[in-house]
Amino acid sequence: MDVMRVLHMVGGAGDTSYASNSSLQKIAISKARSMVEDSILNLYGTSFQESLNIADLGCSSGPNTLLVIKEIIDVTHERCSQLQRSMPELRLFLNDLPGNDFNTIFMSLPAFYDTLKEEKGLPLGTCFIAGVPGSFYGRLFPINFLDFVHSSYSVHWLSQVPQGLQSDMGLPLNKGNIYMAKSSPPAVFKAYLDQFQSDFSLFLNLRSEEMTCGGRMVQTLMGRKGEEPSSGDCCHLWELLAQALKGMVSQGVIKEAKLDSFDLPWYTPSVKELKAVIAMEGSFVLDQLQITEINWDTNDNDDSEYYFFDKKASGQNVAKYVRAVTESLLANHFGAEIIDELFEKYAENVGEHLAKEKTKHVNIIFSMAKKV
Ligand SMILES: C[S@@+](CC[C@H](N)C(=O)[O-])C[C@H]1O[C@@H](n2cnc3c(N)ncnc32)[C@H](O)[C@@H]1O
Repeated sequence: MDVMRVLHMVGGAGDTSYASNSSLQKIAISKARSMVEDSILNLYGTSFQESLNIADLGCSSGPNTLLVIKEIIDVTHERCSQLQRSMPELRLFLNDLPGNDFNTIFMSLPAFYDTLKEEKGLPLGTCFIAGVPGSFYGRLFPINFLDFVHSSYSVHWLSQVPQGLQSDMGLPLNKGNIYMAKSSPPAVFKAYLDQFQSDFSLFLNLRSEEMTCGGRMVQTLMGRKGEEPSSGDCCHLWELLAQALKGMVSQGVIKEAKLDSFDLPWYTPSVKELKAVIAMEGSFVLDQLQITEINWDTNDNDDSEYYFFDKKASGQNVAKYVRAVTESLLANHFGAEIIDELFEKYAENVGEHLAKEKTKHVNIIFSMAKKV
C-alpha cells in the first residue's frame, strides 16, 4: 500500500468526517497549550523578529486545524501587548498529505481572518496562512526558513507499512493482527521499531535543514508508558478492530488472507525510544517532555460527577473517531462496502471492553530547540 497516497482523514463536515469526530485530538491540543506558549515566548521574547515562519505538520481539516493557529496567534499577540511592541508578521503554513481536504480549510479562512480582526484588532496583512501539501518525510520548506514547527497526533503515522512483516517465503508474520499485538512474533516488533527509528530520524533531519538555529518545535504523539511494545495502553484499540475484522472473516465477508496482509503504518513509541532517536539524530536539544492521558471515551474527560457510563454510546464515540482516521486505509485494502458493518462491530467490541475497564490513550508531548 502506498500510504502517502492513500492516507487521508475523512474530509468534509459530514457525520463520519474528521471535522465532526476529532474531539480526542482537540483535547490533546489543549493539553499541549502551555508548552506551545513557552516555546513561542522563548522564541519571540528574546529575538523580536519582524516576522515568524511557522508550520503545523499534519494539520488535517476541521476545527482543530485553525485552533492551533489561533493559539499561536493569541500567545504572540498577548506577548506583544505586554511588551508594547507591534506584532511580527506571522506566516503560517498548514501542511498535510496531498489527499487532505485543503478546500474546506481554505473556505474557512475568510471567516477566520474576520475573527482575528474583530477579537484582536489584527488587520489583514498581519497573518498569512497558506497550505503546503506533501509528506513531512520529504523536504517541504526552504533551508533555514522555519522558526517554529508544531505537530499534533501526526508523526505516529509511519511513512509506510514496515518492511519485514513477511517471512523469507513471503508469508505474513502478523497473521490475524493489524498492529503489534501480544500474539505477534518478535520479528514484528523489530520491524515496527526499525521503521519508526528510520522515519522519525529522517523527520528530524529534514526539519533541522528547514529550521533556523534556535528554532523550536512542539509535538504531541500517541505513545506508551512502558517498554513492553504490545502493552494495552497503545495496542488494545487495534486489537479490538482486528477482532471485528476476524468476526467478518468467520462470516465469510472478508477473506482471511486479506486480513493477514493488512498492517497499520503506525507506531506508538515509549519515551525511551523517542529520546534515543532524538539523541542519535543529534540536531535538536530536548527541552520539556510530559506524558498525559486521555480517556478513550472523550465524553468522560472532565471528571464530571454527572458522567454516566453508557456502553453503547461510549463504544460508538470511540468507533467514530477511529473510523475518521482509518477509513481511507481500510477501504483501500478491504473495500468501501465493509466499512459500515466493520465499525458497528468495532463499536460493540469497544463498548464491551470499556464496560470492564476504563482505558486511556497515552500522549507524549515534547518541545525541542534546534541546536545552534
Ligand atoms: C489525526 S490527524 C491530526 C490532525 C490535527 N493535527 C489534529 O490534531 O487534529 C493526523 C494527520 O497527519 C497527517 N499525516 C500523516 N502522515 C503524514 C505525512 N507523512 N505528511 C504529512 N501529513 C501526514 C494525516 O493525513 C492527518 O491529517
